[in-house]
Amino acid sequence: MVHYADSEVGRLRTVVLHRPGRELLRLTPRNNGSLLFDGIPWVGRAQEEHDIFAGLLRDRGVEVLYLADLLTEALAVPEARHELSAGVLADIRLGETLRREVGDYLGYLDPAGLARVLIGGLAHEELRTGSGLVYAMLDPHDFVIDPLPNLLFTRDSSVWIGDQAAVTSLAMPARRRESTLTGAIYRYHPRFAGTRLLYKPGMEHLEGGDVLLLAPGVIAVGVGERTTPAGAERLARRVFAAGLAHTVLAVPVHQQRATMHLDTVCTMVDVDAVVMYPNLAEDLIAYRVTGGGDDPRVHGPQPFLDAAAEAMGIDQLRVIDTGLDPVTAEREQWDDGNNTLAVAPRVCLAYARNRETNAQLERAGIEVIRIPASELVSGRGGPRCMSCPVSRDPVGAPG
Ligand SMILES: NC(=[NH2+])NCCC[C@H](N)C(=O)O
Repeated sequence: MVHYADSEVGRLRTVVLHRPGRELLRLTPRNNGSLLFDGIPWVGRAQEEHDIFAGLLRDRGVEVLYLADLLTEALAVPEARHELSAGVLADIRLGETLRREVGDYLGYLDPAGLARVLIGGLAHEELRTGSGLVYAMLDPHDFVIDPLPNLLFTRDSSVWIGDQAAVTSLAMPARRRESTLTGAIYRYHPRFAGTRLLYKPGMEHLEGGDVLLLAPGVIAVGVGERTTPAGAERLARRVFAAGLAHTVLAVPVHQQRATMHLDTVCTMVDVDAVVMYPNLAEDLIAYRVTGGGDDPRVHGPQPFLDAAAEAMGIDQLRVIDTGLDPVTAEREQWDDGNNTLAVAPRVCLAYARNRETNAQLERAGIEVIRIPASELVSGRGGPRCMSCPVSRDPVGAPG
């Protein structure tokens, strides 16, 4: 099975999604902030919205793989099971007695049950019985294994570049464990046998939402709240060494929630066009990093749009603005209007609620496939964040 991606817009063949489940039922007004949600979603409705998203992708001929299924299948391999169980048991909050008891609990679960707990977490009360000081003193609603509500955003925990998978190194504590699951899938699931891994958790912080495959050989990497300069540098070294790119553009983005990843302000909708937040577009800069020799060479900074066009070998990167006026643009940027997922050049999925941005895209000749997102939006991620393309047709060099 060939998995490959060298752009954001080549015809999408296969994508990994995660249908939201009981991990979202764990969100309360007390923990939603640290679990990176801006509200408490109505879970049944979020699932309906997500099913529509998956259905529209299938209508366009895209194969949809669900992360929970891949994980369950990978957990049939004893090493995968051992590794992921040991990972959660290493939590120093457990203490020795509870660690042993949680270990016994996990040991009785079949692969589907174990996948359910690794994703949805485990509350003290669900253990039913236990002993020791930690068990006695924990609140029944405390988590013995934390849930992963942000697994919904499959974009961030791994990204395919060429025929290799970069399993990322997530910055936020609430998300760190996600990449242990994606890493295990790529290493143990038979479908991915032989996949070379370009990046690993534990390396410098890097999240998939910051990685944009502008054109074959040209990668933009946002640097801000999640990806560090060192993460961008490490990725550059790895892609140069693997011969997967010749240029990496490191793009500073504000270290704040509204712009947590580069894909919250800019995504590609054609081989030479992006939808972009105008309040920022002119100010965005890039450091151009190129390969060759031992240490990558660093040039600039220069305006991002110029650096991108130059590296891509085109006259100009066309920009389609979010919204019409600064206030609409700010609202629609917050609601992930910029966060589109292209299924082919000039065809993208977008949240229906961002009406002005979608109208702008259509005026520019982009077909917009709208999905409802009254509930999905509360996690602050759009169609791009909610998808990990593992297979796209190669695009010819643009221009
Ligand atoms: N690629 C993205 N923009 N992902 C959005 C992730 C949203 C998630 N709640 C977080 O804060 O991490």
